[in-house]
Amino acid sequence: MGDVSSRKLRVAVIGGGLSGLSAAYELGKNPLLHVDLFEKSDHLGGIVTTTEKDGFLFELGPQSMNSKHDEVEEIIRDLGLVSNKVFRSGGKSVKTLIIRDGKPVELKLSPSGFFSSKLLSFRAKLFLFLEPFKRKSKSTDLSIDEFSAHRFGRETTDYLVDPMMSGVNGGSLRTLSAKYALPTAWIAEQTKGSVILGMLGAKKKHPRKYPSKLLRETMSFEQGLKVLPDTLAEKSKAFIHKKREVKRLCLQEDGRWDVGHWSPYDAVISTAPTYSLQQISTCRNTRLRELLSDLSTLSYSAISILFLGFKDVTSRIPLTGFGCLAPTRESRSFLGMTFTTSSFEGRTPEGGIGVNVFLGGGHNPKQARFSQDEAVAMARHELHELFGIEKAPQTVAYRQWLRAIPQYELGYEHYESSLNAAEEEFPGLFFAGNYRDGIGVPDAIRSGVIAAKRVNKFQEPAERCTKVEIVMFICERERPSRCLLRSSELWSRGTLCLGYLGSLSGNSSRRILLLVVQHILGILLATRMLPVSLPSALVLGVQSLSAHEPVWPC
Ligand SMILES: C=Cc1c2[nH]c(c1C)Cc1[nH]c(c(CCC(=O)O)c1C)Cc1[nH]c(c(C)c1CCC(=O)O)Cc1[nH]c(c(C)c1C=C)C2
Repeated sequence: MGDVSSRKLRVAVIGGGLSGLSAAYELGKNPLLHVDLFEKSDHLGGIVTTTEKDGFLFELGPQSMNSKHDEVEEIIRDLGLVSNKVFRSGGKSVKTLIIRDGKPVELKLSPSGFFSSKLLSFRAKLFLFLEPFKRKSKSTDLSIDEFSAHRFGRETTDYLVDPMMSGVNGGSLRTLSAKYALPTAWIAEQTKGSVILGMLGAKKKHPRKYPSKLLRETMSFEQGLKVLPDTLAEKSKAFIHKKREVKRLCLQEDGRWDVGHWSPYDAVISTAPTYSLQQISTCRNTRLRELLSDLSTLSYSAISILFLGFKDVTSRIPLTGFGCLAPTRESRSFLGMTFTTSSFEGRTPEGGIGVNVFLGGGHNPKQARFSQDEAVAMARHELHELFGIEKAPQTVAYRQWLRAIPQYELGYEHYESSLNAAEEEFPGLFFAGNYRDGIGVPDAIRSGVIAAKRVNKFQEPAERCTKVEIVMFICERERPSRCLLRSSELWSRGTLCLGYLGSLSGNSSRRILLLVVQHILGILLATRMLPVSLPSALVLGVQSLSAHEPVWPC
């Protein structure tokens, strides 16, 4: 490998969805890096599919987003998109219809609206008052079905939790993990002994992250969500290569990565969906093969989206509010519907109405395989039965996503461990995407930005290493293995490094004492790892201590 200090470090980003584009955009800001993004298709933005037809503007993928993460706000500001933002029409109303006994029943997400709603019986509401007195679960994980039935009762689980989860990840409550798919509720129960009390407390602290607030602040851009991937690509300093599939991920002896395009890379961020990792060759690296194959078994829900545009429509009840959800118990042939009347203004021709119908999900994956004609016939039947709509739609569009949303099911912990193991055992390899830390649009963006920041940090020591020649770095106590890997990797790059284990905590005298111990420890370690004699290592250690030499967290 050549002299790292004389050339830009090379980073490859695999996948041109929102995570990949956000990662590449963030990395592009670092002038010390050369960044290439590889997207196998001709389309950027992953499942973001804003469509314009007959005067309607609609989404056949994610419908909207919110600013629950600071990284998302920052990127929107950075891209100059603040004035382009649009918020859900319908003001503060977050009315949602849920089907019960064959009829749409209104649910309001405000506490008073919720208790006056006819969706749940008096008994079910009373059961909710008892939730704070329910014993805390001792299990390390539970299905949402078990967790919710225990805490809230069967009726609330079937008519509130089930449809709400369908409207977020389209999964089955029996297999989804409470710990990973409903982390806020799980943490509230584990820490406060009650989901309701814990969430009320947390809501005060972080009001931006709570469902009623999020729904109220649901946003998009004037020309739809596609503005985001388009602007990320346009303003990115990374080189974006469409129609270039990465078919290999091979770690070379010099610690760099061959991805099958141009010369090797110092770091790689994979944002490809996990199921596609099975097809990537690792060039006889059996451990990496094992980890990628393992990740590729993560399941995804199948969801199709049908758009029906009506020039004018007569409905039994006004099609206002967020939309309508179908609980599994009701055995309908769709998961949910959203209405353009209360999505974003200016997306429907005067007097018209657009309905997005979601099909499939954990309980009914076969519905996602309906042909367009089957889907239209089914949707017209449902619209007639539920809302009395007889007219035929003038505009129809349909998109199937047979692997739409990753499912954080029971056993997800195993995937989390595989992701961490791959990153720890293979320095320079990073993963980002909606299969990690959340499934929504804002989660995907944040995941990409975080991976980019980690790459920036990862590159730093290598850069300085060549200049200082002898590098000492102290690692956080929790990640000693990573520290050792880092030092051996730097050594393989031709740089003399001493690895240290230790902590930076404590007051200054304790810290100095700790540093002395760490130096002795480090010297012992280093002499075993590197061909440095004990006396010279000792001298280096003492020099480093007196100069308060670089302290680089891993
Ligand atoms: C009926 C099917 C679906 C609808 N939307 C989705 C499905 C599967 C997908 C989806 N919805 C939301 C997210 C983002 C989650 C995130 O963490 O950002 C995803 C991937 C948002 C959402 N949708 C509803 C709720 C309560 C939320 C959570 C609030 C938020 O995070 O913004 C309700 C809802 N979704 C759909 C309908 C018809 C509906 C209610 C009427 C469609």
